[in-house]
Amino acid sequence: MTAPALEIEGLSYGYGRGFALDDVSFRVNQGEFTALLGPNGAGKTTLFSLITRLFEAPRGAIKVCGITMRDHPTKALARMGVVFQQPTLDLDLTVRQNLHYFAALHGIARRDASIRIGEALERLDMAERDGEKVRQLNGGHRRRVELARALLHKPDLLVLDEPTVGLDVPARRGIVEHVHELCRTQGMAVLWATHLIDEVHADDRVVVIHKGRILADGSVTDVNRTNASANLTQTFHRLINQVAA
Ligand SMILES: Nc1ncnc2c1ncn2[C@@H]1O[C@H](COP(=O)(O)OP(=O)(O)OP(=O)(O)O)[C@@H](O)[C@H]1O
Repeated sequence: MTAPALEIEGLSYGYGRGFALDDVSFRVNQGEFTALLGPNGAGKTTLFSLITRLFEAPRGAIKVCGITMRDHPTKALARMGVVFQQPTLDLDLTVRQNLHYFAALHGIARRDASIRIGEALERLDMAERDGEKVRQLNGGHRRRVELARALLHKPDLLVLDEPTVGLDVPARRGIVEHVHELCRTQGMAVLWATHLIDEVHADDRVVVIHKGRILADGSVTDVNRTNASANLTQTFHRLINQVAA
């Protein structure tokens, strides 16, 4: 049996008093788009910091494609592509230079990197912008470059922390649709953190997080049914209000 792309088991983390994450468990299956949906302060970025190993979790386990992060961090991270909430491109390098730099960090040979960069930019409709400095690009195009970069080493799992923050509606829609398509056409497993319900598609899996705890986990249809709701907006507000009450 193939291991899930991501398994989170019993993960807890605190910055001091109390828990930012409290006994969090869920999985992302291969080829599945999983939306991690939670309001501000729910714990999404903390979870991403643990998954990408910026922090180490004192309690719980993270496995990427069956590889335990604590025991084999380099191997586990190599299977993952990451788009952080804050952009991390070098503004004074061109699109292509940024991507070549990243490819070199991953040990991808220059000729192979050139091919992969060309393909990635083509897929994202960015091929004609490859010689432009990132500083000249708008927010939506910068995000596309970050997405292309996250895919260069052909990861099995793509994790994105609120990747549409600061984008206008068409740019946001473009990125949401593109990542869903990657999932559909290339079998990419995706973990997409957001507080925006309209970024979740009807056939996605959704994990609702609030105050560091998982409140719901399943297909959108199942989660709505369990909560006797007509749609995800209603489910989300019901779950959040129950905790607040
Ligand atoms: N560096 C830190 N020091 C202390 N507390 C923190 C720190 N970072 C986050 N927190 C707290 O941990 C909790 C979870 O925050 P986190 O940033 O993970 O949530 P989030 O879901 O990503 O929110 P947002 O959508 O606003 O980015 C919040 O209560 C937050 O105030």
